Amino acid sequence: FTAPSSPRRNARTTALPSTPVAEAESAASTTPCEGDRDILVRSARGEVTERTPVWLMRQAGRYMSAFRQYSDKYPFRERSETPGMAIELSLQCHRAYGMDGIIMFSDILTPLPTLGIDFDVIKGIGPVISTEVKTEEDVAKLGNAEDVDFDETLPFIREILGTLSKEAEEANTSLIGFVGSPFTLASYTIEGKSSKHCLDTKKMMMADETGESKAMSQFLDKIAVMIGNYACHQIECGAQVIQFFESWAHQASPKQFSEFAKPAAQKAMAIVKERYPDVPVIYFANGGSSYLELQRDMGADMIAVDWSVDMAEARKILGPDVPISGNIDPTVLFGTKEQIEQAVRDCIDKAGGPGNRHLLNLGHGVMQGTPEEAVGWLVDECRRYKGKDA
Ligand SMILES: Cc1c2[nH]c(c1CCC(=O)O)Cc1[nH]c(c(CCC(=O)O)c1C)Cc1[nH]c(c(CCC(=O)O)c1C)Cc1[nH]c(c(C)c1CCC(=O)O)C2
Repeated sequence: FTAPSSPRRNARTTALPSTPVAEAESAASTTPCEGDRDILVRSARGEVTERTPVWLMRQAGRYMSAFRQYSDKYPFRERSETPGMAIELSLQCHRAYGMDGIIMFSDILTPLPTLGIDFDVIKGIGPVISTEVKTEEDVAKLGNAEDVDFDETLPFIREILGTLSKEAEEANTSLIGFVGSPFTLASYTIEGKSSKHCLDTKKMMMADETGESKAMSQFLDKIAVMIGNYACHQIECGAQVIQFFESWAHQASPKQFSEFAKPAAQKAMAIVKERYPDVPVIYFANGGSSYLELQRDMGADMIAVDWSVDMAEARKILGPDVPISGNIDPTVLFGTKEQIEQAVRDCIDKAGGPGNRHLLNLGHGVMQGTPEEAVGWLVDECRRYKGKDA
């Protein structure tokens, strides 16, 4: 399988309505500013930038008809583990909207098989993990995290990121790598699938606290080492920034976050920062906005916030100098053009104004069913907005 075509430089393709007005408007508004290649990376590092950069979580996804032409036909793992297809799916949204970053089409679960944990993504159900991990014996049976050879176990990653790195350079945009945070990957594995209450995970944390079984902390340790090394591998293959997804932070109480999720994420992020101090790390805890103050000192360069906290409040809690990402409610994209543009301006203003150590994003992923043109309105308004007083 080979990717059909390489992207034109920051060009819009077919995703938007093709009325002459829309075409003229979008062509004008996405003309690339020279020097944009690293604006996202610089903002994640905490530099003040000439405008606020933008990308969207799940920007590669089923809301795009071009994406559905693949997702309707090929199973998830085939799509994400076949370089030609994964590359094409990563690039489609950038060709359509010209975000400031391309994120590789992959999944947080993709590296689990390196430890002997098997998964699949089943249409209509979601991710399903078949390897049981509940006891200390189960953890001990998993692979050794210290010496995973990612080129051997996940050979497609180097090819995907290597090609995307060239494509991103050509398109004058950044290349984003990502990993799941240890607590999220551990709880996904323990539960075996999406879970409302994560009861087994919670029981394991309680058993860990009493000392009855250390399976949870041993499992987190193992995943933290593998994930830290996997993030480094992505950097070696071309990723310029790494986002950590703590997607199940809403399952952890502040105490459980402090005792389990936080130290494990810190351990993984420290592996990255020790080897690649200049590569920024973004930490996103979905549902973690009620304990934002606990995230300030984790060692991440940038904190990404979910949509349930007002950006002005998040700014206040984290402080004016902490690089921040987020946090428009994904459902805003089902609103009118005016509502979407207003949400962009509000979010940027509340984060401290254009380019003020802020990377615009949604507060969670783009939802299925989102109108394709709405994503363009958001991206365009972010690039256009010069601030309240301009
Ligand atoms: C929790 C989580 C997962 N995967 C991911 C997270 C963290 C983000 C979040 O909090 O939502 C991360 C992820 N998953 C995917 C990306 C690609 C890059 C991007 O555009 O952001 C990223 C960054 C593609 C994907 N990964 C998946 C899809 C949808 C299914 C498909 O394409 O077949 C996509 C676009 C599969 C997947 N994988 C996962 C879920 C919940 C699903 C959806 C299941 C379903 O709705 O059927 C686990």
